[in-house]
Amino acid sequence: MTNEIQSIFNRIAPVYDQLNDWLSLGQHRIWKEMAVKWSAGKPGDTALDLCCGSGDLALRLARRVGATGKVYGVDFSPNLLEKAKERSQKQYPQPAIIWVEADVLNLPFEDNQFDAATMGYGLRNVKDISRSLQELYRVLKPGAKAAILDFHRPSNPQLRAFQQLYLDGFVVPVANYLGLKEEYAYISPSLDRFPVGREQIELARQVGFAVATHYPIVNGMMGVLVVSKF
Ligand SMILES: C/C(=C\Cc1cc(O)c2ccccc2c1O)CCC[C@H](C)CCC[C@H](C)CCCC(C)C
Ligand SMILES: C[S@@+](CC[C@H](N)C(=O)[O-])C[C@H]1O[C@@H](n2cnc3c(N)ncnc32)[C@H](O)[C@@H]1O
Repeated sequence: MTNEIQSIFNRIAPVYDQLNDWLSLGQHRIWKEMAVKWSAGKPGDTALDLCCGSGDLALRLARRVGATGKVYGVDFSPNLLEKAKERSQKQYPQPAIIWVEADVLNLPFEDNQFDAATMGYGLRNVKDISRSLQELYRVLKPGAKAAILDFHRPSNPQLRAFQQLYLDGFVVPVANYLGLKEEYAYISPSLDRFPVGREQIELARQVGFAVATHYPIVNGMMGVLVVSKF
């Protein structure tokens, strides 16, 4: 059965990549590259990209692990996965990425399989953040790292106001022009419900991660949670 979050991402799939470029002024590419770097994937690794969407982070992970590595991209939106497959047919990454349609709350993998993992703008959207971190912990090998990139609320009130203005006054109106107002208006309330950096660290520790650090980026408007399993 399709849930509400799945429907949102299925609906935005046709314009998702283009809007990310426009609305972040191309900056999301840099933020994603940072997350991939912090996952510490290296040549020959088996890497995992959770909530892979149209495949941006998975394609970057593939470049990092190289032809001797392996990359799996997991998402539950068939429309975004279709975009990911189209892109990988055009870019022909080595290794070829294995695209898996599944719920990240119930990963179809054995324990201790992955050397590195990423998750871009996924954690805020899952129904159960702890369960999602638990599943990530389960499938990582001991010693492996994961980097989780998402929006974050800056603690500075002026920056927070700027972020809100940017979302309400630029992102939503542009999306509205394309008939996707409600889909993009969802970002702000989802961010209000999302745990801030120190709460994310606490949740990661609770599921067993030995090390968890949250790095605010873009003046705290985005953040990367880096976790290690020992
Ligand atoms: C790649 C980005 C967002 C992905 C994304 C995540 C979601 O949860 C969604 C939910 C519903 C619809 C769409 C999405 C979605 O696309 C990040 C870049 C896109 C942002 C919309 C841009 C937001 C920018 C910051 C608030 C301010 C940045 C200032 C900068 C200096 C340009
Ligand atoms: C904002 S998109 C991010 C896509 C990509 N990682 C990126 O950074 O561009 C969020 C993605 O999370 C996926 N998603 C949300 N909850 C999920 C879940 N429980 N299982 C699998 N995918 C999920 C959505 O389908 C969507 O593709």
